[in-house]
Amino acid sequence: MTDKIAVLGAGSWGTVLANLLVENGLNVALWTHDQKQVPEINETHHNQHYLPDFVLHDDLRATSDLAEAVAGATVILFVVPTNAIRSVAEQVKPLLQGQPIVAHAAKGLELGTKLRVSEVLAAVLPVGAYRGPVVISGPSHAEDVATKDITTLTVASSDLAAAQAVQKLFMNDYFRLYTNTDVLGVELGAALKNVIAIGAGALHGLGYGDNTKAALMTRGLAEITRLGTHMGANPMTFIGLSGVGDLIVTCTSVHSRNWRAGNALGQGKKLSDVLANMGMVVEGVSTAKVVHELAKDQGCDMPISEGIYQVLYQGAPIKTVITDLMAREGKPEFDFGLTLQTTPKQV
Ligand SMILES: NC(=O)C1=CN([C@@H]2O[C@H](COP(=O)(O)OP(=O)(O)OC[C@H]3O[C@@H](n4cnc5c(N)ncnc54)[C@H](O)[C@@H]3O)[C@@H](O)[C@H]2O)C=CC1
Ligand SMILES: O=C(CO)COP(=O)(O)O
Repeated sequence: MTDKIAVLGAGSWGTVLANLLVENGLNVALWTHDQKQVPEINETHHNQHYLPDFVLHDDLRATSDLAEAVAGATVILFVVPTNAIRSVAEQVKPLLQGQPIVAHAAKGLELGTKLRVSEVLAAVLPVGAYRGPVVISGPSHAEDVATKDITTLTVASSDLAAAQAVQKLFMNDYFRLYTNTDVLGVELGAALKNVIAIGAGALHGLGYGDNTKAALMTRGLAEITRLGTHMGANPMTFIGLSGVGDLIVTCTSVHSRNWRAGNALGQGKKLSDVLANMGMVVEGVSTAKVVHELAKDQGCDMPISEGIYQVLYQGAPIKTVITDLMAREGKPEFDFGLTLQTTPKQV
């Protein structure tokens, strides 16, 4: 019998992932809390707000009935914004049957609790009622997956067999996933890169050149790795797809909502206007607040993320933040135990 996959969230990413699973021959139920989307997806095969002009597979079925979506599902994949995960998980909790794999593809940290998404799911869903959680992450804009651009991702879980089962469902000739067991590193890389991408967009909006953008990405990765390793993640994860891979795509792609928000701020627009006009989630904005608190709790220096927090929440001018960053005292490049200990060969 074909696996049934419930994809919860019919925004740009949930819709494209659900569509890909249908193309892979699976039985998929795409759940949306917005009833208007159901006839649009089922009858016109479009999701015009989130994926303008993309024609969906004829067999993709949406429903606004959560019980119907998860009934008999062997995998339940959460693809709603981070700060909606808890409320959707609360609704799923009484519906869990038959120990499905629970997976998510969200990239953020929960406001208030500072929890990662897998931690929120584990806090809400009863132990033993599901397998996982499994995390899907990596450089993957929905718009590019929709056009079958070759895409590689990380699928992470402490339950490797669950990660491998999810890997198998998604793999095809343009979509390739690699397993990882470092859930902490994968989720931190995914969430923290969104904050840096706002900075990358802001530099572009202000007219900075390629050297500056490379500096931001590289030093951004350094501070993501600093916090991640401090919290116990594997440093190698940050040079993988969910680390540097996703940082590159989010800091350079016009599809990135985080980059676009930063670009608009760099051009002098107001944050409230930018968010109102986006019509989709910009995860880096709330994550910047969580990172500000987390860095303080952990006693970890995150100067770029902190500067972006100051711009978003304290009204700091971007140029002043950049001037302050450049005026910091000189430092060694690596301060988090990654320096190669080998002695250079004498020639
Ligand atoms: N769009 C992309 O290319 C990618 C997005 N992601 C991540 O996937 C997650 C979802 O992103 P998108 O699909 O892009 O967001 P989106 O903004 O396009 O869509 C979000 C969807 O969640 C629904 N939603 C919002 N609040 C809800 C609630 N309280 N209850 C139920 N449904 C709710 C919305 O109605 C919408 O259908 C985010 O964490 C994002 O970082 C990850 C990889 C790629
Ligand atoms: O995570 C993403 C691509 O890998 C999506 O980034 P945005 O949320 O900035 O669009």
